[in-house]
Amino acid sequence: MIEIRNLTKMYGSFAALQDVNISIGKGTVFGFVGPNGAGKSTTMSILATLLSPTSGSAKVGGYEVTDYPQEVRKLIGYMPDFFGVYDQFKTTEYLHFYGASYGIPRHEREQLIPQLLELVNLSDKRDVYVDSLSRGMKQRLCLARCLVHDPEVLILDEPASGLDPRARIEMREILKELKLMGKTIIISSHILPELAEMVDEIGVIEHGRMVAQGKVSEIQNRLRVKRVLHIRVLERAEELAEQLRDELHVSQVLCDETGVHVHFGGGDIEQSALLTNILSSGYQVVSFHEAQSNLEDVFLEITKGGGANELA
Ligand SMILES: Nc1ncnc2c1ncn2[C@@H]1O[C@H](COP(=O)(O)OP(=O)(O)OP(=O)(O)O)[C@@H](O)[C@H]1O
Repeated sequence: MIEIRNLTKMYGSFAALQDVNISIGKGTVFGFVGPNGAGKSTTMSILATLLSPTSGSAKVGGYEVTDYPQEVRKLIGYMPDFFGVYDQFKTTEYLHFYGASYGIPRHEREQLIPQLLELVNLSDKRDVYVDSLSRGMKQRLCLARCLVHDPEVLILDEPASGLDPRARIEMREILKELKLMGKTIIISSHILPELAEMVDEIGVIEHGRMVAQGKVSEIQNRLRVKRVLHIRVLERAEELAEQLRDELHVSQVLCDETGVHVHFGGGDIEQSALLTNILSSGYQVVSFHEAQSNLEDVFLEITKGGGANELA
């Protein structure tokens, strides 16, 4: 549904994007992550037909964005990372305005708008001025606006930015519903652990270049070279920690009141052998498990900084 090939965007000699390749299948929720200034908004603005690339190709639904902007605009709902000021509008009027811009007849809008407000949990705010809404409510209204023409693809630039934890959870629930509706979604965020729960794939961008891309589980597995094992024993935890320091593949051992934490460089076979050794040494093991690395760990592992965008 989204196909980006060798996309480059230059600002003078500064490359905001360098040879970016991304492929997103229909119905996929793609988390687009990267530090500030990495190039997420630039990529999304190009997909939304608002910015021209310097070179390369970006297609939505098979349409090249630069050649068929009108076709692309019908297919996409774009939520920018800023919210315009519409202080003269009430929420319902605001959605009528956007619906009318898409050519949706009034009688259809009359039916559609209450449904949209319901979806984004703003039914009770239908008659209030947009200006009086909280930030979280404005973000949700902005999302409703993206949906007026029932687009197949949603391009959401940091939809949860600046929201408090509760508002973020609400936003995440709405996005889950949109995923169930079969929308193809590209969503950028800094709030990585929250993305992990709802995205199928992630792409990590840094200094205008893609540094990792794939299914969340694949990327996590790829980076699991340094797995952390948590071991809890009935007694003699300190002694176990001491013994483990001499084991093969063990790089670091910490012992605290929750148990023994082992940084382990081996694979599944070595991990199984380690457990056998512990048991045969007479320790009464209560639990032995591998800590799941979350998306935050993955992100920090991949984006270790460095590398400038300046081209000669
Ligand atoms: N109009 C412009 N002129 C010059 N440089 C620009 C322009 N727009 C963006 N840039 C630069 O391009 C780079 C990518 O910016 P972009 O907004 O795409 O990053 P981002 O990943 O969305 O960051 P953030 O998470 O902070 O929103 C940044 O270094 C930015 O300063």
